[in-house]
Amino acid sequence: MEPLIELKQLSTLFNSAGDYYAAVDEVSLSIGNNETVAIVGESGCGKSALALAIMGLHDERTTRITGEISFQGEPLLQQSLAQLNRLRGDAISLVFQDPLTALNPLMTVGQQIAENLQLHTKLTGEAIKQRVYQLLEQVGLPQPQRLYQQYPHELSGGMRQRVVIAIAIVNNPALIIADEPTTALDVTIQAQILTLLQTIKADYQSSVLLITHDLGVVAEMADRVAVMYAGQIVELATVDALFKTPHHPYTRSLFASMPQFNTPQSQLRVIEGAVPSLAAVDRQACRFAPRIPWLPAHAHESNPPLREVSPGHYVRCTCWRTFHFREEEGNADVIHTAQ
Ligand SMILES: Nc1ncnc2c1ncn2[C@@H]1O[C@H](COP(=O)(O)OP(=O)(O)OP(=O)(O)O)[C@@H](O)[C@H]1O
Repeated sequence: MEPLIELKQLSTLFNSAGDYYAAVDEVSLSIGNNETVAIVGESGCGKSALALAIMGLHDERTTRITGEISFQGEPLLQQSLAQLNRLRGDAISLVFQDPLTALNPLMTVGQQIAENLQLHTKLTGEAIKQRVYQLLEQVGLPQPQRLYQQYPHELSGGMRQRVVIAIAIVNNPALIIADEPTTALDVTIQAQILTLLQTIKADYQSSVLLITHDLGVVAEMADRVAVMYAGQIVELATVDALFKTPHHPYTRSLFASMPQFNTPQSQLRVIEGAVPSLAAVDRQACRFAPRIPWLPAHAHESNPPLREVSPGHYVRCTCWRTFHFREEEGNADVIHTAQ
């Protein structure tokens, strides 16, 4: 079946001191109908730059997008601004991390949802108001008539994110891009918003591109996961395969650095170093190599491709085959080797 959206060799290049560098580097990824694909990775690895490229929201004066995006069979990158504006907030909608910046502080909640309904539906007058009430109820907000008149600053963070979701679903979006939708919220509210996103996805049969650095959120929500590092996908798999047999050293390090109830703090492993500056990265080398210096150089490939190592499970670079944590050095039993 044709995917809902397909990215082919998509790059986002930012201008730095007169030169362009790829913050997203030839990413290929598809999302099927009614599928949730998560993109995980540390801060600065290019997750948001990827989402903004899909939405056509980068500043053309400083950013170049190359590659292809096909959405419902239509090329997205060739669309005019008017066509893109029709798609945004309609067939594709975006839920950002911080609802306070996503909402207009000078307009009431009702006005903001109504504005999107005017833009993207044929509803008018009282029908718009009724639909706003319906949407507010659908996202779990009580007393919609009262809420219609309220301003964003009068609501809690969780309520504001529900309003953002109500705006995102005005016209049955085929794709919802949720960029760290719960990061700004406290833990109990996070769980409620994730449940709401699951319900919305089921009700509207939407697909979701979920951007997060939280593997707990991935486990809860995703069907497939793309792990991004320094602008590239380093591992792509179903959520089950990724959680059962993570391969790439970066993915394994992410898991090992995740606090769990039953793991004493002393057993947590930090990922040493930091995501390299994307302007200065060695594009021919394995980009994770500098963070696992105890692996010999020959463990890595040059120009490592993303290779299918079992059906639907893709990994970049050969280093995953001999990777072991530094603490496991010399202990052959715990070294992770390929089947
Ligand atoms: N408008 C811009 N101009 C220049 N560089 C940018 C711009 N936006 C992002 N970058 C750079 O691109 C790289 C990727 O940033 P991006 O925001 O996509 O990362 P991210 O993985 O989403 O991180 P976070 O989780 O912190 O949002 C970073 O090095 C960032 O500094």
